[in-house]
Amino acid sequence: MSELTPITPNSNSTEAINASDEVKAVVESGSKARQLLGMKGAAAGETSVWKIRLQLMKPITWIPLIWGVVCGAASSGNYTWTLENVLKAGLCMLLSGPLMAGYVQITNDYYDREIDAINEPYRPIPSGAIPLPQVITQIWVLLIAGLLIAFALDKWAGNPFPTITSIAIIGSFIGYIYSAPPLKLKQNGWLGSYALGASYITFPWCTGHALFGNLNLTIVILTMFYSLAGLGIAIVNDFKSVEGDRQLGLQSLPVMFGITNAALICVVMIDLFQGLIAAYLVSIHENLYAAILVLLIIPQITFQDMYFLRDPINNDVKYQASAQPFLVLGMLVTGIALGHHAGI
Ligand SMILES: C/C(=C\COP(=O)(O)OP(=O)(O)O)CCC[C@H](C)CCC[C@H](C)CCCC(C)C
Repeated sequence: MSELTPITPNSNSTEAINASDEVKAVVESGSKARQLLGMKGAAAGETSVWKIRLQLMKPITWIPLIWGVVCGAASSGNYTWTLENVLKAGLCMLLSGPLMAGYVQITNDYYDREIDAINEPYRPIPSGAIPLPQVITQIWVLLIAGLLIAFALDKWAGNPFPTITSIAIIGSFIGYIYSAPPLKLKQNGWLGSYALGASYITFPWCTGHALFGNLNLTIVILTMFYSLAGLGIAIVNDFKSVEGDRQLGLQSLPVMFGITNAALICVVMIDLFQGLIAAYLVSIHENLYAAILVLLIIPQITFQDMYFLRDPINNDVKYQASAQPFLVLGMLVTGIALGHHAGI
């Protein structure tokens, strides 16, 4: 075709239609994936009950809990790459992710069904895609399976006290009161965010530690302290729903302090408490690990400045996706450093 050959409108519009079909297909497959992972912006209208059940368990939220188990295994100082240890760790990840996180997520959707009917009516429960009795059955199945596996892990680890079972009982109780009335911790900004941050760091970390070593008070306190950085992360999620929360009277931190102040509180919590953990590592002479942790905080501060502080409402997801990997790597670095002092 010469340069002067006119391009017919027909070929142009056919290309345009094909392109728009392709874009549509990509968007649809993206929102299908979001649906299965239990993310916001998911496609509606799933008919397979098993996919709906999976969607209710929000697989995307399992990742931090599974990672927490890895950090705990590292901090025990006893993890070695044997087949038995891999199987133990795998079972523990099944416990913390699909079973326990799945249980708290579906319980949350069950108790939020009226709010969701207003804000996200396409979700499985408010849309009627799954009947309530089936939801309740799934909650019980996940909870009971979780507690049984926790007990089995205690036996497998030879724990004289059922530490893992106790963590599973406390975790499932906190997960319940986070969503269920009358306490509904999520209604209070500080309590709800700390429960979320602590649950996602302390519980799985202590579980992984108790599976391979002796869980001691130092690890419990340190992970609870680390969870204050997790509290900051939990606040990041509250910006997108600030208008709805304000109208419904939910006291999230952005509602209580305003967008700008809450964003500042959030980043200070994230950076300060990781920094204090680095200081603790220096105090136990883990200087190299402390330095790595500090190096991992720097990109987080950069992303806070580039994205989050400039527009916390629209950049929350972009910030989480860019900064979170550095925070979670820092947790593993800390776990490995603590593992050198397994007897503390
Ligand atoms: C339900 C949770 C978050 C969702 O909150 P929200 O309603 O604000 O979000 P949506 O807009 O998506 O509806 C998580 C709550 C976590 C909870 C406080 C406790 C978790 C406990 C652990 C799963 C326990 C793990 C124990 C184990 C490792 C033995």
